[in-house]
Parts: sequence; structure tokens; C-alpha cells
Amino acid sequence: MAILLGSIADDYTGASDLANTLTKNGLRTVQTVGIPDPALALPDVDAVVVSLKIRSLPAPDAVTAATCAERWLRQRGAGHVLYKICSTFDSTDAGNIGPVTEALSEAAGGGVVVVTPAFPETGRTVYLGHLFVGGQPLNESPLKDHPLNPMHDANLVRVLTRQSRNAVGLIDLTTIAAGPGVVKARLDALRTAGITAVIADAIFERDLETLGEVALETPVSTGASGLGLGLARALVRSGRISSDGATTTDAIRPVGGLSAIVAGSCSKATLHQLDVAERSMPVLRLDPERLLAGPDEIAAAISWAGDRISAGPVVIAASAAPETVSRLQSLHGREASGHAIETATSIITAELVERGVRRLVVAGGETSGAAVDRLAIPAFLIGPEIAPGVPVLRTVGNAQGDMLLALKSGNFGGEDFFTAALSMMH
Ligand SMILES: Nc1ncnc2c1ncn2[C@@H]1O[C@H](COP(=O)(O)OP(=O)(O)O)[C@@H](O)[C@H]1O
Ligand SMILES: O=C(O)[C@@H](O)C(=O)COP(=O)(O)O
Repeated sequence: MAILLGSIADDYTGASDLANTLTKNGLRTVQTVGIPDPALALPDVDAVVVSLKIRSLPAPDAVTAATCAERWLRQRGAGHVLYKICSTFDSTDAGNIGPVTEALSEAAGGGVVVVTPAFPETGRTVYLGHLFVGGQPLNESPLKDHPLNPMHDANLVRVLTRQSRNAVGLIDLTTIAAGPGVVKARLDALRTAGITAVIADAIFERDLETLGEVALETPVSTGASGLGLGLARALVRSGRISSDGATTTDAIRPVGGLSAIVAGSCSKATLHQLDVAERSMPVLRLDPERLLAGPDEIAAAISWAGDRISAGPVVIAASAAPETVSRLQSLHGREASGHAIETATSIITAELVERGVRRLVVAGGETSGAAVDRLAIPAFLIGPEIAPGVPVLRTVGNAQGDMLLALKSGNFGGEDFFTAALSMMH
């Protein structure tokens, strides 16, 4: 299997978001969970998205995992590797976007890396290096309250500079609007000036098409699904895609079984989706203090679900509003609280699958990573889109048999996302 485009995603929801975009734009795509076991039979594809859970790891560990994945992708023919980051640039001053970008670029021989989190379909745009989330600058958006990586600066040149060893530049919208030739010339000039990464503006998909065309001629880029769109369209335009397009219908053949939703995202969109779900499904709000105190809250949740799940889908959520999250973190620490809750929600998820759940929605990137790891799912085929950035996924090589999943990024999806997702999973 020779692949044309490789990607390394810094979390699993982000991986499925990108795989969805690549599929919609004509690339046959598979999402693997980590570097797949050689024995795993993968379908013939144009693109592989390797999902890693490295967004919140110490930078050296993230770099090691990403460079191993890069080697694996290059050995399978990938001429270009996209490091998939969050469209809201989720990171801290310690990393991991800067360190991983630099390491991937160095592994590929150096040069300038195009970096842009723009994803216009979900309202993420970049202008003069500043990231906007819908109508708000990043630092005024709900991302200012993220439990793990609160974002307090919308100027991405500054944000990336703080995480990088080398200098960071900007390719502004005027340059991008002038087309790929002008962008390439500007990148060359920046490289000569010692810049190794540039934040690229992008507001419309046509900007990302220009950036995709330019980036495809370099070995590495860093971005969200929008850059994936640009790269996929450039590959299709280049005539290098031999398939007659990507199909998704086979991925949603019915699997039967029970259905459930597990949420650990504290993002504004997820909190509202949970409130809306309460009108139509049983919703259990976990007590985070009790979750951290010992196994009783987990046992109680499993018992609560057991009493209801044969009658229809249930929702179990650790999610809480920013004030509650801050209170817990001030008592137990940010990372320790996040990790303990991820562990708890992953145990609950595995117990639900043990009891027959085969259609599963998980809300939250880190939450999804922990759940998928505990379930030991090796890979996913990409099904149809539920909402921008969230496809239905079908497991490949799963020990519990075929399952359908949706891994929802915290801020994605409309208010009825949970019912919409389950209505596509049979
Ligand atoms: N009530 C809570 N208090 C503190 N942290 C929480 C709570 N509920 C969930 N978390 C943690 O918040 C983090 C949410 O991150 P994530 O799952 O990536 O969601 P999102 O996709 O919204 O970013 C996880 O580490 C999760 O365990
Ligand atoms: O690019 C995006 O916004 C998403 O794909 C993503 O990575 C979001 O992160 P989580 O909300 O932590 O899932």
C-alpha cells in the first residue's frame, strides 16, 4: 500500500475530523490509532491519518511519538506529512505545536513549514496572524476557559514563537491572494532570512487551496482540517489520485447492539448539547469530586446505565462549567484532575461496551483518546459526516466486533448533535 498523503494527528477527534475532510475532498482515507500493528489489514487508501494522543504530553514525549509516526508514513510512500493540530491552536508555551513541527521538519531535511489552524467551515479564520473563532478573537472565545490549555493570546506568531527554537514568520492574506507563485517566492525569502515556520493567514477555502498547493511541494505542514482540504484538493488537481473518489457508505453498515454517549468535554458547545440531550434521553451527571475520591462513582454510573440502557441510549457526562472545573483544579491540580477524569470516563466506556454497547459517541478530544485506547481499537474507516468535523467511524480489526463511533471535538456539532449522531448509527 503506497500512500500519497500522511498525517499525524495530535488527538483522536482531530484525526477523525481530518480524515472526514480528506474523504470529502476525494481521498480514500483510513484513520489508525497509533502506528498500526504490521498484522492489521488496512484497506488500499490514498491517505493515512495516524491518531496520537500527544497534545498535552511533555514536549519530548510528543516529539518522539510524532517522529516515529513520520518514519512509518514515509516508509509507506508519503511524500508530504501534515501534522494535524487543533483549529483553535490548543497548546501551551511548552508546546507541542512548535517542538513537533520543528522535529518533523528537521527529520525531513529542513525548510519552511506552513502552519495554519484555519478551518472556515467551522468558523476558524486567521488574519494577520490572529486566530478568530466565529466572530471572536481566540483569547475572547470559550477557549480562554479550556480545562487543559486555556488560550490567552490570539496572535499565533507570538504563540508559536514562544514554543519554538527558531524564528517564526507570517504569510499574510494579501500575499496568499496573489496566488501560489507569490506565496512560494515569499517562503523562499523567509527561509533565506532564517525563518523555519510561518503562520499563514486564511479566511476562505480558496486561501487554503493556494496554501495546499504550495505546501504539497514541501515535505511537512502543520494545520487543521482546512489545510487538509487544501492538500487534498491539490492532490486531486495534480491527477495523482487514481481512485474514482472516496466512498463512505460501506462504513455505516448496521452493527446492532446498544448505544451510549460519554462526555468529558467541558467546552461550551458540549455543555449545551448535554442540556438539550436531557430533553430526550436519560443523562447522568457524574460528580467530579467523587470520581477523584475512588471507584464508587464509577460503579454507581455503571449500575445506573445498566438499569436503563436496554430501553434506549443513555448519556454519562463528567463535563462541567468553567467555575466548577476551576474549583476542582485548584484542589487537585489541572493535569491530575483531567487525567483522573479521563481514566474514569474511559473505564465507564469500556464497561458499557462490555455490556453490549456497539454504537458509541464520545465527546471531547482527550476523553475520546482515553476511551479508544482502553477499548484498544486499532483503526477506523470513515463514514458520512454528522456535523462539520465529525464523521461516523467504523472500527477495523476490533476485538469486540464491529462498532460505530463518533468522536466529537468539544466545540463541534449543533445543539442536537447527540441525537443526530445516533440517528446515523444502526
Ligand atoms: N468536571 C470536570 N472538572 C475538571 N476537568 C474535567 C471535568 N470533566 C472533564 N474534565 C477534563 O477536561 C478535559 C477536557 O478535554 P477534552 O476531552 O479534550 O475536551 P475538548 O474536546 O472539549 O477539549 C479532559 O481532560 C477531561 O478529563
Ligand atoms: O481542529 C479541530 O478543531 C478539531 O479537530 C480538534 O482537534 C478539536 O480538539 P478537541 O476539542 O480537544 O477534540
